[in-house]
Amino acid sequence: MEIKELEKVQHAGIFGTLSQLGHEQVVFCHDEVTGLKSIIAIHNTVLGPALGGTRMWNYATEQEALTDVLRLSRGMTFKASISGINLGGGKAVIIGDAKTMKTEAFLRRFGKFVNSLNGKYITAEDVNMKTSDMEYLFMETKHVTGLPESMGGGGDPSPVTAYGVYMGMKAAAKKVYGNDSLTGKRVSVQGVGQVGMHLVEYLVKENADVFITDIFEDKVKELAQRFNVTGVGQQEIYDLDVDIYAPCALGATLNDNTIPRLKCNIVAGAANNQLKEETKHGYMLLDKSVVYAPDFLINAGGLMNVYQEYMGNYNRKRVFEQAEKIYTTCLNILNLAEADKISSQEAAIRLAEKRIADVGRIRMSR
Ligand SMILES: NC(=O)c1ccc[n+]([C@@H]2O[C@H](COP(=O)([O-])OP(=O)(O)OC[C@H]3O[C@@H](n4cnc5c(N)ncnc54)[C@H](O)[C@@H]3O)[C@@H](O)[C@H]2O)c1
Repeated sequence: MEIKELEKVQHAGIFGTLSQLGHEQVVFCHDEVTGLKSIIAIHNTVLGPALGGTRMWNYATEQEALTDVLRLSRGMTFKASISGINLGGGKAVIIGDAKTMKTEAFLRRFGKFVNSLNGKYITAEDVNMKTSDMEYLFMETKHVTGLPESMGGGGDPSPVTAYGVYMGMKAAAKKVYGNDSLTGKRVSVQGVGQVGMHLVEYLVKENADVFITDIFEDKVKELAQRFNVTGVGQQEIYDLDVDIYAPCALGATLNDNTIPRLKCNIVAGAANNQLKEETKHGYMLLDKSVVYAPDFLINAGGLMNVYQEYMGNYNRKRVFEQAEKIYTTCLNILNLAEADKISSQEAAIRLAEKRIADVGRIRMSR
C-alpha cells in the first residue's frame, strides 16, 4: 500500500474516510483465543446485501488492512451495479499468515462474525481463502457463497472471470481496431494464476501471440511449453511492444512508474484495482491514447457466478451467457468515455453510480 494512501486515511480519520468513500458500516472482529483479527466493510446496500470475498493477508499494519478493505468493498459496489446485479458492495480482510493460522476454530469464529450481520454481508473466497475454507464458514453461517459444486455451490469462479475478461478485451479491440478479432494480436498476460491461465487458453485458441510472466518461474516455463506461448521476466512485461496488456496478478500495477513504459494500445485484465490512483492514472492512460477496459467491469464474471449461487438457481451455462454481455457493456462505456472526453474508469463509475441512484429512488417511492 502506498504511504500516501495510508497518510490520507490517517489524516481524514476513520469517519472522515468513510464519508469520503461513502461506506455504510465497518465491523472490527476480534477473538483472543484463535487470534482472529478481521475487518468487514459494508460499502453500499442500496441494490441488495453487500457481497464480497474475504482476503487473508499478512498486512504490515492494521491501517493497511483497513485501507485495503475500504477500497475493495467500494469496488464491489460498482462491480455489482454495472453488471446489473442486485447486490451491494462489501469485503472482509483477515490479518495474518494464511499458512499457519487457518484452523477450523479460526475459520468458524470468523463465520460466526459474518453470521452476526444477519445477511447484510455475504462472503466468498478471495486471496488466500479457498472453497474448502468456505465449508467451515458455512458451518456457522448460511451467508456464504463460493461453496463446492458437491454442496450445491457454483465451484471455482475463475473460468467465468477469465471469459468475461476475454469479452472485455475483445470489446476494446473492436473499439481500437474496428473489429474484435484477436488473431495475430500480441497480448501480454501478467500473472498466470487461476484467471490468467484460463485467459491464456482463450487467447491461444484465437491464435493470438501471447507473452506470459509470473513470480513463479517454473509455472511460466511449464505453461509456456503447454500453450506454446513466450515466457518473459517480471519487469520485462511492462516494456514489451504489444497490442494488449492484461494485468492478472495483483492491483496497482498501473502507476507513475509503469504507465510511461507501456507500449500497448489496450489494457484489459482481471486484477482488481489496477489503477494505483483511480483518477490520476485513468487519465494518464487516456493521455497516452491507451484504451483501458475498467477492471471492475470486465472481471465481474466471478461475481456473476456467486450471485447465481446466492439466488439458489445456479446454472453454469447461464453464468457464461451473462458474462458474455460484458462485451456490450464494455463497448458502451468506451464509447461513452470517448463522447464525454473522460477516462473509461470515470465513465464506468458514473454509470454504476447512476444505477444505484435510480434504483434507490424507486425503492424510496411508494
Ligand atoms: N478468481 C476470480 O474469479 C477473480 C475474480 C475477480 C477478480 N480477480 C482478480 O484477478 C487477479 C487474479 O486472480 P486469480 O484468482 O487468478 O489469483 P491467483 O492467485 O490464482 O493468481 C495470481 C497470479 O499472479 C502471480 N503474481 C503475483 N504477483 C505478481 C507479479 N508482481 N508479477 C507477476 N505475477 C505475479 C501469482 O504468482 C499468481 O500466479 C487478482 O487480482 C484477483 O483479485 C479474480
